[in-house]
Amino acid sequence: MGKNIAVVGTGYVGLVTGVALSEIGHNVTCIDIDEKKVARMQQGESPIYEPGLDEIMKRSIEAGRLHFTTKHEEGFQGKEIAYIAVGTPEKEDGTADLRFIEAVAKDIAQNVKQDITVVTKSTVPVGTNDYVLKLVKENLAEDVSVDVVSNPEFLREGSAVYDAFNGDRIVIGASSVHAGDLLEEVNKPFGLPIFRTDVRSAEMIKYAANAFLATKIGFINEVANLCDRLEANVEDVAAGMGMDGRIGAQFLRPGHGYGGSCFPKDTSALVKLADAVGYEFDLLQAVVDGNKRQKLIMVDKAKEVIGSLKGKKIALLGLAFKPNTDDMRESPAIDISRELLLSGAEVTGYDPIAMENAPHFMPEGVDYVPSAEEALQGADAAILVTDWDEFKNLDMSVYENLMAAPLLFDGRNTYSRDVVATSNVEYYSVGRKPVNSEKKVEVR
Ligand SMILES: NC(=O)c1ccc[n+]([C@@H]2O[C@H](COP(=O)([O-])OP(=O)(O)OC[C@H]3O[C@@H](n4cnc5c(N)ncnc54)[C@H](O)[C@@H]3O)[C@@H](O)[C@H]2O)c1
Ligand SMILES: O=c1ccn([C@@H]2O[C@H](COP(=O)(O)OP(=O)(O)O[C@H]3O[C@H](CO)[C@@H](O)[C@H](O)[C@H]3O)[C@@H](O)[C@H]2O)c(=O)[nH]1
Repeated sequence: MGKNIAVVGTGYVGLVTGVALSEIGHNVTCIDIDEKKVARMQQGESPIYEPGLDEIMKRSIEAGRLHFTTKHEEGFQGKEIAYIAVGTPEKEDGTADLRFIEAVAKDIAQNVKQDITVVTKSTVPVGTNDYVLKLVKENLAEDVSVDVVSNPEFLREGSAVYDAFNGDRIVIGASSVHAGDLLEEVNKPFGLPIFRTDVRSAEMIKYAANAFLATKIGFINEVANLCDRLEANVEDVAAGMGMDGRIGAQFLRPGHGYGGSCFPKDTSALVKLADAVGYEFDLLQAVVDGNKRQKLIMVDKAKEVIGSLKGKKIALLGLAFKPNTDDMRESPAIDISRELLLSGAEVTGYDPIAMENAPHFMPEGVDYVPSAEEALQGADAAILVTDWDEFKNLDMSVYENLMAAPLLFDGRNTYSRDVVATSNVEYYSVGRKPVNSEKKVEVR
């Protein structure tokens, strides 16, 4: 039997959660304070770019199992479960900002009229669910019972819908056996492995998983930087390492640093969480620092190859933090363009999907154009920031024909060196020998 569920916050996590829960038969009302977003969703239109989302969203709306509102009172009416899926952004000092979580806890307390299980999907520091339970209980308008469940989310942007139905596990850390059983029943139709634990361990699993993945990327990036200096090929190194089942082949793709709405803020938050209990998480701090450096390796390389960047026209191919998303949060494109502009370069940017979001995140002074070809036209150099398929499919002749000098810095190892070697493009990538560097294209 479908449960009556409210989901508060309709970002990447909340909307995908609400849509997925309604798809497996629950009655879901999604609540968001952003009126424009809610108006779009009521029309069956997703406010975020996520492959496959619009389709199942429309299906659930038509089946009458998915609703959207800006009004908390209406949203919580008759619901036995309230998911919290609001943002937990990074504060200036690196800790997680729990402002939105606190507001939702109070919204729940003041509006529920029946017993409620509060489920935290947002990524929150260890101890936050205890705090949420206290906040809700202190602010209750009616005499109802409250439970909390930590149910962290592991979806990746760009494949969020796929991940919701095919994730590796569902983690449930509940404050009571009853609440844990309820969440297990809610999630059963997904048919995914369920891992039950206590609330604090569930909260820690999320941070530890993200910190471990970030560390794996950080590690291969350091190895790539070494390969670069020792003339080894990091791709072969990663492949050879990954064949060891204890290491695993995934998350060993080197590049100019990880970005996105999660790894940067969650690694900082875990370092700060450790600080708060008197523990120095030096390993993770090194990953955080290394990633900041890594974001600029292609600019450093460009300076090494070109010399001064003053007055040079540099094309950025891709602006989103990774392909298949319009999310610009912590994208390497931001640091790269800031550094290029500071060095006196003219920066032209293009992204297949993130053009609307980009100017809200990028530094002032970047020129935006509607195609890769226009970005490359007359450029002295190009930096491939995001490995979108559109760029993977670009023929080398496009660089040769359009650019003032076919000089390419590929921060994502998008092209095979063998393919580039059949062209005149001078090519630098991450942890692999350059191609055509001996030809030295003439930069004006
Ligand atoms: N984005 C991801 O890939 C991802 C994956 C796993 C976990 N997470 C975690 O999930 C949480 C949400 O991330 P996101 O990327 O979906 O966030 P987001 O910023 O995209 O969306 C948050 C939404 O909450 C809404 N909101 C804020 N306060 C509200 C309130 N009081 N009532 C109703 N709505 C409110 C905002 O308007 C916004 O639409 C974060 O803690 C994040 O770390 C994110
Ligand atoms: O081998 C790799 C894999 C990823 N990345 C980069 O790492 C970042 C994050 O990539 P990815 O993990 O695919 O994207 P997210 O959508 O940020 O997802 C991560 O963060 C989410 C939010 O917490 C978690 O739910 C997911 O499990 C976790 O993968 C991106 O900049 C990628 O370019 C690499 O540089 N090399």
